[in-house]
Amino acid sequence: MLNVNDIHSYYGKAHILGGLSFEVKRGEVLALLGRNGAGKSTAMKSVMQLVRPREGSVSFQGQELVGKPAFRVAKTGIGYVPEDRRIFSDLTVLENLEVGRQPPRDGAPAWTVEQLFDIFPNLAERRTNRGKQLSGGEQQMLTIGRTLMGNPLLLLLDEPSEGIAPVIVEEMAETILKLKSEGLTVMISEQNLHFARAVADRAIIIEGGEKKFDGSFAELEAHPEIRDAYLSV
Ligand SMILES: Nc1ncnc2c1ncn2[C@@H]1O[C@H](COP(=O)(O)OP(=O)(O)OP(=O)(O)O)[C@@H](O)[C@H]1O
Repeated sequence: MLNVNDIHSYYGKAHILGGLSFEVKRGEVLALLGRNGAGKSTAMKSVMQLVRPREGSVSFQGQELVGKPAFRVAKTGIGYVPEDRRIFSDLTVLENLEVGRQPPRDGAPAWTVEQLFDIFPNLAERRTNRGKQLSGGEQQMLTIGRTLMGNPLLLLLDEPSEGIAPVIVEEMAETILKLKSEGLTVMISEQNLHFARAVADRAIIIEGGEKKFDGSFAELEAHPEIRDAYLSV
């Protein structure tokens, strides 16, 4: 579905991704793992063209994304939830969701607000509360809900378990599994191996902007030296 092929991305002169390649297959949850600063967020931004790879290709359903403006990438059906949760703090939960509304898309689940409230019951209870009245975990759920209102085919979640209470982390894992069961394809970036293992079908590990591992969690467990070398666990 998404093919990232040999991309090189930079911030100014700093060469961050040094020929990164990976694939996201339709219907799977893929975890992009790696330590702080490994390049996970940059890889997601390079898919969205918020950072434009200077070399290489990013193709989504056969369509080349490199060079497109980010809003056009979003229109191809990729929903992106960045690490910093940006909600509209003076708008209500319902209004925040409406901001994300896009027409239904072939092949993607078409979300209604009520269906999202089934998935995020906390938000249902707080539908008329303003964004700033929500907890960090609720804000995180709201950014995901708002992105789903765009009816994406592929959802990119940058560190969904970061900075939220342990009980909410569990809810987040259940949410991602529900989204998968609705037919969504998901890529998450994570430092939390436990969380990634609970939700993802496959893992990619990056370090220094290069891929060091691509395989199942069973394979990863069979090679603790890989985990020890590239993950902080
Ligand atoms: N806007 C920027 N300008 C310059 N360097 C940056 C910028 N953003 C990130 N970097 C650098 O790029 C490298 C990769 O960062 P990136 O955020 O992609 O890592 P990450 O794996 O997502 O880690 P984190 O968990 O910290 O987000 C790091 O060395 C970081 O310092």
